[in-house]
Amino acid sequence: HDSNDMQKAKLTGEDVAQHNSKDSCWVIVHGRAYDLTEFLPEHPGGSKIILKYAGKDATEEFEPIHPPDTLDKYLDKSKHLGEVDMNTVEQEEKEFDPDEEERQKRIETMPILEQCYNLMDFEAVARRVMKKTAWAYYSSGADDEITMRENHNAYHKIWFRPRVLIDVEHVDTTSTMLGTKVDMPFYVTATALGKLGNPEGEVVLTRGAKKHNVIQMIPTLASCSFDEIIDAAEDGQVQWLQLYVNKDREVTKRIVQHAEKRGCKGLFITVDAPQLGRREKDMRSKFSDVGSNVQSTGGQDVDRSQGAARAISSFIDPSLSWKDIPWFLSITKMPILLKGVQCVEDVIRAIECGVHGVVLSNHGGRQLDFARSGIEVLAEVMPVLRERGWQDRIEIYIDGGVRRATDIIKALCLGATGVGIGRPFLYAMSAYGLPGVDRAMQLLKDEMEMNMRLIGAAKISDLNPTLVDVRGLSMHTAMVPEDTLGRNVYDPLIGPKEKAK
Ligand SMILES: Cc1cc2c(cc1C)[n+](S(=O)(=O)[O-])c1c(=O)[nH]c(=O)nc-1n2C[C@H](O)[C@H](O)[C@H](O)COP(=O)(O)O
Repeated sequence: HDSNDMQKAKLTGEDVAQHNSKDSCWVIVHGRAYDLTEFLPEHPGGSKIILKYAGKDATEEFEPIHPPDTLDKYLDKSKHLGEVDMNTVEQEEKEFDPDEEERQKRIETMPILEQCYNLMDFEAVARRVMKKTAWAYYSSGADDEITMRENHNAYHKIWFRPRVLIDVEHVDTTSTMLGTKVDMPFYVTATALGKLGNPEGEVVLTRGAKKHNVIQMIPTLASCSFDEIIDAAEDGQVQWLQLYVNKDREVTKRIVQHAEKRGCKGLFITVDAPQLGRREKDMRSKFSDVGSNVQSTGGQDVDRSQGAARAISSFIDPSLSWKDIPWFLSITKMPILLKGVQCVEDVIRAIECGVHGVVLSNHGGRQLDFARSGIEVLAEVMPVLRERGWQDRIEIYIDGGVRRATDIIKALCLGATGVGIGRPFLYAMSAYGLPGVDRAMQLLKDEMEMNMRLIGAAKISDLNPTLVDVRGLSMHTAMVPEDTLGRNVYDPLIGPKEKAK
């Protein structure tokens, strides 16, 4: 921030508090005041959430959702009003929150890290110790969360055909993804709002990925700024960029070319989210304040019940289509992959238009409910590509519901180059910070080595379709939350007289 600030007398809390309405709306973030009056109708999260903090300090609310450079990047300098003497700012009386009290007790009694023996253990702990809004955002899937459950359930329909008497004294789990040699064939996939779960945000995942030579896919909607996440990586550490395409292609071009300049080694264009899915747990949580304009047009008051997802996604371009792919190929030398492809026809289309790979994914079940799991689509795709001799034309990744090394092995047996893992690392980071992420990755490594040994594979290239039986894969049992449709409409125990009361 420029030095003339220092000369300018600091604003007081009283100065800011006078601007507490939509006619004049000043807000404090990180000890500096900003005039957001004109910005109110443009805020993707809607005007209500800003007005809630008009004249006050909004730092705590601002922090998990916005990268630190947001105001520098998107708010005209004339609206930067300078430093505030925070000693003069009345801190809001925190209303007593019994849930928060309970949560603190659960944190004091949570299991020690060594009691987590698999990736699902982190989910169990995170559910108990995370803030409600953070748990709601990370754990939610779309609609009835059928697809979110199917993502992991699908792996239970694939069984192994292990081979014996193979020399597996030395097991090598290393592999190559987009030209990068990795210790394990999985990457940390892009998941938004890392600071909801951990105050440091995505850089915790960066440090964990470095330790295990695992690739991190940087989300467009990270809480940390893109440059913070790049700077948190050490020399030689490989990162990819996940891109939500902005309606303003100039913004998109700038993001892509900056990422390439900073050394990103892959561009993953998310294609399954022209609009973010309806995640009801997220919508029910506190974020209902935060609603956003994406549901309504032209700055009308936001639809308050849309949760964090809506609040951060109004910039995404729903008109993105195959005709845009040549433009992307023209603005970067990075390999380009499409993330969120869900049928073999689109894989063939992707190959024909020259992209370098796809991620077969349904966004962790957060988009279209009843979309098939990545592993099921993989089982549909690979035989068709093999028939055409195209199985090596592009790299094929899958994600969704990967919780065990056996899930990774099944995907590689069917022909995937690697898999993306999302929630487990978010939960590990939220519950235990970097040690949690480190342990989660180590657990996967240990499982991988053991399971490859038991299936009779000494190295990744030994994994092949004959080692799995996928006959049950396309049978779907939709596990819905307890079916209460008929529960309250007619209750035979209460006769008409009761009703009449
Ligand atoms: C769990 C989670 C996933 C998100 C995610 C946020 C969370 C909390 N977000 S979202 O806010 O828009 O939905 C993104 C995102 O920014 N961009 C994206 O391409 N995928 C996003 N995904 C999907 C993610 O990249 C994987 O497809 C998904 O997480 C894989 O499933 P598992 O979580 O079961 O591993």
